[in-house]
Amino acid sequence: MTTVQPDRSIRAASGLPGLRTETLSRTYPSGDGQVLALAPFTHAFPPGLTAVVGPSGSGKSTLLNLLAGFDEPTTGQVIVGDTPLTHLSEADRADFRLRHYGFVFQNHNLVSILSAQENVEFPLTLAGVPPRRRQDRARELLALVGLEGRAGHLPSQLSGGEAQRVAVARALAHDPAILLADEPTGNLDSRTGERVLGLLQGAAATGRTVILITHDRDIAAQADHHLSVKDGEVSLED
Ligand SMILES: Nc1ncnc2c1ncn2[C@@H]1O[C@H](COP(=O)(O)OP(=O)(O)OP(=O)(O)O)[C@@H](O)[C@H]1O
Repeated sequence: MTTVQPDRSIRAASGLPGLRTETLSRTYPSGDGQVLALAPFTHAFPPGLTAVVGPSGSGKSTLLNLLAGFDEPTTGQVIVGDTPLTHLSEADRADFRLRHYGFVFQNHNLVSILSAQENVEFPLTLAGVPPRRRQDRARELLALVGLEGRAGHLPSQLSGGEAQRVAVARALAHDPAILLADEPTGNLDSRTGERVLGLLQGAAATGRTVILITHDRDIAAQADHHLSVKDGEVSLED
């Protein structure tokens, strides 16, 4: 397993804030009625890798969007460390997200006109990290994901698996306490998927809270903790 050491020079936090929910729920208007996309859910996510599984339409993305603060809950709240995310203004929430969250999506979402190196540097550029330090950090992370030889390549010059590994490196660049991954292995063959999973496991091994939505039972089985979502109801599998 690859171990990702927190880079204290980038984010000098003592101890990583945890993630929890309190009676978090979401309903959406639908026709004349309402759809309960997420039933009230109270949970303290343990550090480590939590896999979230469930059939299509069960509420996984709704949960992830709420955990990220991309969506407003109908009831309850998301709390990161001591900060209720829901109580922050939109601007403060965006800033909070930049500092504490990393994201990996199914379609890597790399910036097409930036090289692999520049993509990894991007969150650090936004955070105002000086060029030299962000270049060093990006080089270190590209080496970690086994792509030191691809630093100058554009996303279009990378394979799907390589692009996803760059996306993981980018998500880790600012050393986030929370890493949210939505089907990151969905477009990858199983060997490449295992490699990306190994990177997430490495990130989780250093005390981060890593939440992974996956349809792949083999991938989910390798997580430390398991949640299952069915018709908006979240249950613990372990
Ligand atoms: N913006 C919205 N407006 C109305 N209904 C929505 C909205 N977003 C989601 N839903 C409904 O909420 C329920 C949960 O959807 P969600 O996208 O969270 O499922 P999911 O488990 O992520 O599915 P998939 O695996 O297919 O991505 C579904 O019934 C969906 O139709």
